[in-house]
Amino acid sequence: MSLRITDLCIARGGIPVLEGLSFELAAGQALILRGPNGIGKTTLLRTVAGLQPPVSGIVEGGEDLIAYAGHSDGIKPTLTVTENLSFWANVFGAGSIAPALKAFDLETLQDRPAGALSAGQKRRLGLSRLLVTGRPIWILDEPTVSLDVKSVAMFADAVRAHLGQGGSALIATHIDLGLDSEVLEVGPYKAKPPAIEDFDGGFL
Ligand SMILES: Nc1ncnc2c1ncn2[C@@H]1O[C@H](COP(=O)(O)OP(=O)(O)OP(=O)(O)O)[C@@H](O)[C@H]1O
Repeated sequence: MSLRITDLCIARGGIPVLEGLSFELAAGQALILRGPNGIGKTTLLRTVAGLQPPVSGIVEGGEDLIAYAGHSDGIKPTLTVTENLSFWANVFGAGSIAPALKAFDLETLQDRPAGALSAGQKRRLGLSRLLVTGRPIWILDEPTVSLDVKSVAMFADAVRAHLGQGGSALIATHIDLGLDSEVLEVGPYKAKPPAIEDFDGGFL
């Protein structure tokens, strides 16, 4: 199981943001994406996860294997923590939610409606969902937003365990997670501005 990206060009709002990207993500490997705000990390992750098409290039190996955690937690506020996780466990055909509750220290909060959690607790719930997907490739966009130091360590442990079981992770983050991972700086892949004669075409 490996994800292969070849000569990828990606766009947001019809304007190319990154181009010429090629990399591979193998089983057991974490790859950290770095680059300044607005360079295109979210756009890259969305494209690799199949949420938007590339302008050109190839994304191979991710079909039905990817679990994506973006900026929005996507939790259901009127359902309890347990009900949220059980819902997703049913969607993905997973078994017990107990390991996910334990890994993200949610056991004492399990009967609380998710809408009544703090921002960091909501984020922990959103991330715990990764464990009930059973999917091997995690694509994570700024996963540590709102997390305190202890929760960041908890998250890093969950990623380490996932890698140890042969999973992989592609993570956009500005912080050091302490993982044994490679780093891909995306800045050098910034797309050249469209030629002036193509400018109007970008809006059509
Ligand atoms: N819906 C949109 N329509 C048009 N342009 C957009 C849209 N969303 C984002 N952009 C632009 O696309 C570019 C890439 O944005 P993206 O969110 O991928 O960057 P990023 O590297 O993830 O940034 P950050 O580190 O701030 O999260 C930015 O210049 C941004 O302003």
